[in-house]
Amino acid sequence: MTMALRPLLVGNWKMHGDGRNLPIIAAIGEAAQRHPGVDVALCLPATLIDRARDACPGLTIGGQDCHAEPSGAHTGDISALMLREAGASLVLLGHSERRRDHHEGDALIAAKVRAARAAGLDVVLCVGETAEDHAAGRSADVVREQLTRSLAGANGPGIAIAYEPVWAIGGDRTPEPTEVEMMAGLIRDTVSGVRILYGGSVTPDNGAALFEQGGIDGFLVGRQSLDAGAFKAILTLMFRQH
Ligand SMILES: O=C(CO)COP(=O)(O)O
Repeated sequence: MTMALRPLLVGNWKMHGDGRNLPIIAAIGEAAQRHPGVDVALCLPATLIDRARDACPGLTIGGQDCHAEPSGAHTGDISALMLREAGASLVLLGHSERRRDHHEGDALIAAKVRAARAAGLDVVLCVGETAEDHAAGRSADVVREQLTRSLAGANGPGIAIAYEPVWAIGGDRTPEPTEVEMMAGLIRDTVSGVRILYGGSVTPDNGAALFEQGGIDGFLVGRQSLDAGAFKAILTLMFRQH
């Protein structure tokens, strides 16, 4: 039997946003308060975390990466403890843009997951196949391997898994809801007690079918999380269906 988990909506601002965007964060925080049945989080640039926390005490604030060590000679990096101290309570790890831009592999991501959990942060671990793997029918194998290697046994309510097919990020293509449902089933069979999100070109228009038929607990949203109206519309459709 599958236990119903609370829906979770996470926005990922990537390398966007500055102090002028605090009103967007505040509007999302207010919407989150009006929808108490859904957990809402925003993963912000590190420079905005403490101001966002002060402006919206009810909103979960996350970082977008952390180092595997608690401190040290690592110029330009940020530790899980630093994120926590700034006001984050969760962190995205293993995003495909980190894997691509910073050559992060599963072993490093597993070390980051351990560091984040040790610092008391919840983790949203991102997994997903490339266009090439998708075309070759290797999606399930790739995702299973990423999960096993980058989680290294971590599971339970402090972990969420975001299935983000690389080919669906930043464009306008998404998998069919049935394809998402299949991957969600695979993730559920591989890791126990975690919430499963779908990410990649989620909009208010395609969100309803993905949420209703995708077998998921929520979304990881990029571009549409920078638009308070669009993000609220996604939140509303999750609330209605819950
Ligand atoms: O990478 C993503 C979220 O982490 C998805 O980004 P988009 O929603 O902009 O496609």
